[in-house]
Amino acid sequence: MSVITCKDVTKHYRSKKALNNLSFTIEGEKITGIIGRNGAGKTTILKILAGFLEATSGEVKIFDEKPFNNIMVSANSIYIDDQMTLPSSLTLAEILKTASNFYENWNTALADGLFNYFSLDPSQYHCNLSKGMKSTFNMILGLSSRCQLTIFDEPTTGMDAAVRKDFYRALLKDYIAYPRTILLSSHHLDEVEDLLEDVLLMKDGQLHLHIPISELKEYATSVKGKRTILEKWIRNKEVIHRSDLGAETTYAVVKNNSAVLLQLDNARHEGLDISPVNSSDLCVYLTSDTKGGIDDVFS
Ligand SMILES: Nc1ncnc2c1ncn2[C@@H]1O[C@H](COP(=O)(O)OP(=O)(O)OP(=O)(O)O)[C@@H](O)[C@H]1O
Repeated sequence: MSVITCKDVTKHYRSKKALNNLSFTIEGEKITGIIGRNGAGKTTILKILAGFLEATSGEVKIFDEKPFNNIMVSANSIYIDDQMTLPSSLTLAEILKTASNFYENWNTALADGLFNYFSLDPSQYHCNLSKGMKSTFNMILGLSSRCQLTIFDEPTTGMDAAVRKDFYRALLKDYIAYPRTILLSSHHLDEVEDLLEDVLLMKDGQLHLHIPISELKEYATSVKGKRTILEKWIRNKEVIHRSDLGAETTYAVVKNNSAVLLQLDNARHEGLDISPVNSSDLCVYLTSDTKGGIDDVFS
């Protein structure tokens, strides 16, 4: 059984179409990165999966159930973002206690261990925490609930670099100890890519790619060199990105296929530099509306 099934999901906010016939399935226990530019529709689809929003049309199933207003889905999933509002009359210790009563797989040892490690004050109120501390506390809720479907929507907002690193490590360690379906949306693919098994790349409310991270790493090749030679070499190839570097040099990213791979040696002989493209840059190029990025504004 698929954990998540989305078929032709569309979501309108009045006249704004935030999701446009989005279809994908996620099966089994894995960590999937939900990647996309600002406004791509990541939060919208994640809130629909968590049952907080209802799709305008299309079919959404979580554990074979429609998630909207569904207590079974609520009890088995958790959605963590930086705008969570938690009861203002409860202390952090009381919130953890309440959560432990609601989530069947709640792990108190993990919650207490993380709480102490991050030096949070049990008598503090959530609304009085700093931005980074709020995200840290929310992350503790998300991990300790050990929900079958765990959704982290930009969970590291406000966290400093050391806390972000600790969070990613804690996420990976706890996932290995207790595998579940985790969705992680992030603008920092370079920071999270080692955690991910799959990447779901969104653009303009649609699915652009849904592939294993290992395939994303092999998806394209970058070529740099003398413009006249490079232009000839990239002809008839699928160019994902192209930018001029100085008067005579050009940088281009081309989609890999067997013909491209066969011609790499020939490109090197012609003096072109060939290198892999990092996943984060590639996602930016793939979801850009222009081939040259910000340079196109100035050209
Ligand atoms: N409540 C709302 N009312 C109107 N439009 C909305 C609402 N929420 C989101 N949108 C619009 O829907 C589109 C998708 O928004 P969404 O928040 O899902 O994107 P996102 O990928 O999470 O963006 P970001 O990376 O900036 O957080 C955007 O154009 C946004 O302006």
